[in-house]
Amino acid sequence: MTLKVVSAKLAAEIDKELMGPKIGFTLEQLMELAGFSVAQAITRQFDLKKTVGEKTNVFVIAGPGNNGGDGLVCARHLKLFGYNPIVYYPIRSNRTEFYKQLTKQLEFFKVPILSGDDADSWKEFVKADRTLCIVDAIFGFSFKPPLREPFQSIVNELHDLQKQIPIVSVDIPSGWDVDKGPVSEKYINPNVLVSLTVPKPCSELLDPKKTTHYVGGRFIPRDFANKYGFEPFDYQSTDQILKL
Ligand SMILES: NC(=O)C1=CN([C@@H]2O[C@H](COP(=O)(O)OP(=O)(O)OC[C@H]3O[C@@H](n4cnc5c(N)ncnc54)[C@H](O)[C@@H]3O)[C@@H](O)[C@H]2O)[C@H](O)CC1
Ligand SMILES: [K+]
Repeated sequence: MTLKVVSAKLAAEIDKELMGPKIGFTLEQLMELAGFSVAQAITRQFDLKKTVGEKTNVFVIAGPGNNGGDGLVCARHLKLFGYNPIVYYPIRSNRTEFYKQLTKQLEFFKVPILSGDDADSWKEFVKADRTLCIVDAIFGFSFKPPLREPFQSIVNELHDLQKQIPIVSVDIPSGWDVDKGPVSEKYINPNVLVSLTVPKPCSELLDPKKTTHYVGGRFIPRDFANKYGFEPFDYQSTDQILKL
């Protein structure tokens, strides 16, 4: 049987094998492609040429793990694509030097980075008239409920904000159980989901009329996908994303 989604456990195994000694990808490589594909999905969904007025701000919320790293990379590419990214990074990863490099690169690109000290003021930045969309790069396939602070408060706030501002979730809607879906009353219901490598089970609960679903992270060959039970996606030309 061909799988359309892979569980949290299988996604972690795929990641481990891609970055293991036999294949030899580095996290830096995969994250660059993942973040780039999210930025490309934003250009497809929110074309700057069609935006009304001065709406060019993209508010990127980055979590403490690799999903957050995808958000940092995405912000850098968005700047190059002509958008005005603003990053909120409440708990910075201290896993490796690489994370410090990603934030240095954002400083080089003059992308503002809000920190944990901005726990109250970040909302004012998001509510600015110029905000085009919010990127939810808080948690990905390693999220284990229940949400802990400060992320519980952030997700609650996003739940209220999503009526006015579209949300783009990276890999999974943050706060959702990867395999089972929403676990609390106030949850994110994104306008756009960019699944990385292959969608996760919770994506099947999204209403296709409400959420545009892309797959991105174009970095595996056919036989590797088949080994894990799914078909590779039919990306066109040099695209890094495919609308599902
Ligand atoms: N192969 C690919 O497709 C690639 C995917 N990438 C992205 O990486 C994430 C998975 O990254 P990982 O670091 O394993 O985990 P997360 O970012 O999901 O989160 C881990 C982080 O979160 C903390 N945490 C977990 N549960 C909670 C909770 N309930 N409350 C608060 N905090 C929590 C945990 O302690 C960690 O600090 C994947 O989804 C993709 O987005 C890579 O870019 C590489 C290629
Ligand atoms: K996410």
